[in-house]
Amino acid sequence: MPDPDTDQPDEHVPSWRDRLSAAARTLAIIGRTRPALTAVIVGLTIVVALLPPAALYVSKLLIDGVLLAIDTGLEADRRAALQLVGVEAAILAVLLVLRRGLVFQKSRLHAELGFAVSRLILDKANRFSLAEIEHPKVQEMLIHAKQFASARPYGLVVRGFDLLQASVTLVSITVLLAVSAPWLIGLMVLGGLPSFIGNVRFSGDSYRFYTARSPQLRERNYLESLVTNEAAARERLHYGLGRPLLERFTDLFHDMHGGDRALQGRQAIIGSLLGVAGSIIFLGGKVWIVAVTIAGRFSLGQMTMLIGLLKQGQNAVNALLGAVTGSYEDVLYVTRLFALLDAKEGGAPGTAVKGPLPGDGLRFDQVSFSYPGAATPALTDISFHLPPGTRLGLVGVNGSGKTTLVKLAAGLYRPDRGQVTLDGLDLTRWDPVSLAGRVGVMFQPHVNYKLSVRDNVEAGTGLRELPPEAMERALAAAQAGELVAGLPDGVETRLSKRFAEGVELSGGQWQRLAMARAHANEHADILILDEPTAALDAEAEAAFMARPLAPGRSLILISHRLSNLRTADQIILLEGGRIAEAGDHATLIGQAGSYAALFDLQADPYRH
Ligand SMILES: Nc1ncnc2c1ncn2[C@@H]1O[C@H](COP(=O)(O)OP(=O)(O)OP(=O)(O)O)[C@@H](O)[C@H]1O
Repeated sequence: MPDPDTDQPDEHVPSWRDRLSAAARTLAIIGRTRPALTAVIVGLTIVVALLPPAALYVSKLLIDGVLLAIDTGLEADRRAALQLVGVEAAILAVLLVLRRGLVFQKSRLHAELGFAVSRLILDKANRFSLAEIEHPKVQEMLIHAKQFASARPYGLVVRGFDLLQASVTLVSITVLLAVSAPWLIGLMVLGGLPSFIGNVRFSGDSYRFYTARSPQLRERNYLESLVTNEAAARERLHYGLGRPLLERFTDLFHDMHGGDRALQGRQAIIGSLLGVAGSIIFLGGKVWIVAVTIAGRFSLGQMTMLIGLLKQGQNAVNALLGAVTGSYEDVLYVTRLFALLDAKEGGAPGTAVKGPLPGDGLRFDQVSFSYPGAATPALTDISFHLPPGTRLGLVGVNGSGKTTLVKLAAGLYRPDRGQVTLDGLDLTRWDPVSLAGRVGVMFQPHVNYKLSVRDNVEAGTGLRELPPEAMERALAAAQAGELVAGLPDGVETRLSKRFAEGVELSGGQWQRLAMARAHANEHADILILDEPTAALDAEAEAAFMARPLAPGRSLILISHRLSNLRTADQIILLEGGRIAEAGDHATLIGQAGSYAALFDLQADPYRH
């Protein structure tokens, strides 16, 4: 996991080794994704690269042929010249068709590569543990990778094709030039150098600039989502947050892009000066060709071909150097993608499907846990045992560590010290799917899946389809049967107003579905409900706690309504992440400590 102490934007420019490896790995992804399509594009690129110089050569033959036909007046020469017109037209027509085909094939590759890279990113995100994915550095890497997912790796590949095309064109131009004016080859290279130097100089700047401001970029994205996102709309409208948020967004934009503008301005001025220098060099070559032709050393056909070759050569040199500098920049960004893919993930998941002490239930043994970078531990020395068939009530003020304990009990965090076991086996050694099958959790806050009711419930079994009776039982356990029966398509109803046909639910109704999700896996023998108070009204919660547990089942309930915990076999009161008091209701009342005081406070209004 990244080091929280070095949680700074990563501004260093990657080494050449990293860049070469990133380029090679991008090519490997392409090779794996669509090898045949890539081969077709490479073939088309080579042909498209050869045709323009070929057309120029034919036009040279044509001009010389026309002059010859004028000179001799022979019918054969006239026909030969006309045939050359046909050959040139055919070459240009084929070129046109192949160029179109190339664009089409490249757009297919773009879509395929974008998809392949997105899959790699999502696959990686799936493998991070909760602690890892919550880390700001991992979040930053994910945002970067998603942002560049389709554009940069594809950009790099297209630069590769451009490089190939420009090289093939240059080689054929070089062959043609070598015959009549070899020194023009050197001039071509020299003419492209000024722009190349400028591009190389600036591409590292843009990258450094971009990575240095990634925290602002994240904040800007977040502000944007606050203005557009429907979940935040109520508060935004009521408190009049729209304008101030927009102003912050604007300030941030100006902060970030003030630097951008200066950089782009510098790039534009220096870039155009270097471009003019290159053009002057090419112009010098053209002047020489014209002068030599006037002196009688070149034919008119040769002059036309050489000027054309010089022009094509200039374009090809610019394309080649542009591809080199473009790929230099693309590869800098692509290294970020591979930094994410190479980021270390928590150790290999466990494989055990049962523990050595079946029926032992859940145990916390001197467990301590700190969030990365936190000054104080969220939990310290927590020990308790939850045998099957028992209920545990967890209470404590906000921030006392209740939810953190739930996440440890579900195996989502690893303790720093001590261990959490199920049936005598450390949770880290359990196969995650088997563990999830044993522990049903209603998290706080829970997710409102903007999918169907069915998906919301079946999410509790890893989206495996539930038989209708099991679905009914899960909904009934969450008192959501009536709610779902009243929806237009029952369990198939699409939820959330985000979709035209979607139905919106109230906060409490969403919570009932989260509760049904916790009950979806009927084989789970430990049920953890983190503050289900909106899903269950006071009476329902009391009834739920009073109901006998199914054989072998146990329950952890976090509630601020202490009266409902009276029937719990044990109650733990957390204070600052430590167990301050533990025992059953009668014992804790007898101790006359914090629990008893809190209980009194809650009971008082009714007593009076
Ligand atoms: N993802 C996190 N990263 C860092 N610190 C966290 C994280 N979640 C919680 N904390 C910190 O851990 C401590 C315990 O939080 P926890 O959510 O477990 O409390 P809680 O008892 O469930 O509170 P509440 O009753 O408000 O839900 C708090 O100080 C909180 O700031």
